[in-house]
Amino acid sequence: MIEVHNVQKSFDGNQVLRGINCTFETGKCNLLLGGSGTGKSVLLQCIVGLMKPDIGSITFDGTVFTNNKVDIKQEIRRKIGMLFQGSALFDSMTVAENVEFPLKMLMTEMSREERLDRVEFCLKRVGLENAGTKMPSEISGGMKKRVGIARAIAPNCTYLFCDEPNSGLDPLTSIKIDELIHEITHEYGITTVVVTHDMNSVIEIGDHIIFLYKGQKLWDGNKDEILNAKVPELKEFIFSSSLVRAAKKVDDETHGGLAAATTDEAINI
Ligand SMILES: Nc1ncnc2c1ncn2[C@@H]1O[C@H](COP(=O)(O)OP(=O)(O)OP(=O)(O)O)[C@@H](O)[C@H]1O
Repeated sequence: MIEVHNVQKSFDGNQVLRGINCTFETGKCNLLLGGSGTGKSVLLQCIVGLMKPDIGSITFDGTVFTNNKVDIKQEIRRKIGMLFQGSALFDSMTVAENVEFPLKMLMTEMSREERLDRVEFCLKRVGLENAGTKMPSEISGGMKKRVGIARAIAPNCTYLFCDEPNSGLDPLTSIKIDELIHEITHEYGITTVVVTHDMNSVIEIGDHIIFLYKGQKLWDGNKDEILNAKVPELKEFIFSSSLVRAAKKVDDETHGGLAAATTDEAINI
């Protein structure tokens, strides 16, 4: 579990995070939801240590991260996997080399053979067993996200952070990437934090949702509770969002047709 205590952050007098208190639960897809500029990315960066909060603290499974000793922070960082917006693959490396990279950096005790086995396992897990020799420029946006996920989980991460995993993807590919993140979270019991403003992701994978508005947490709950939430800002956010996937879900449950039609296409994403 990751615990965020009273995190505050300002830039030149502009208070972006106004005392955030929240928890990200183990074995769940925790969504940081909110409109543009509400502070989701800043909070994510504070949690993973890319940015320092002005006030407040972050705790990973009981160990305080903020202002702790360098070696303790490094130990926590080793357990963090990141899927960056835009995937952030190394263009000069093959897909397999990209996935091997964090193993070389973080798991120096591994032999080359063990590394290659792990790369093969991770690529297979994300459905890219035949793509290892390809260059990033040769694969689609959805495949890049899959490589990014394989790279994030390669060192056996305990915490997985995904910054807008659906950005730049079409709706069907977005569904498949969401499903993959959800499956991996539950399969390995990791603590996943997904930054999103996509209500479709909420309906699909929102085990635990934290709604941010103007740097404050206004609501948290799960995907079954969110549609009945009484917070006006959240209601406005929901109803101004596209509910394509909610409609799909209703269609699946009532007719069973649309899901069947899309599943076969997934393999090419
Ligand atoms: N390094 C920085 N320096 C100054 N201001 C910043 C910095 N990073 C973020 N901000 C400001 O903080 C506010 C929140 O930004 P943030 O990126 O966290 O929003 P967000 O909720 O992730 O939005 P989006 O969904 O559009 O990415 C914005 O007003 C942004 O301009």
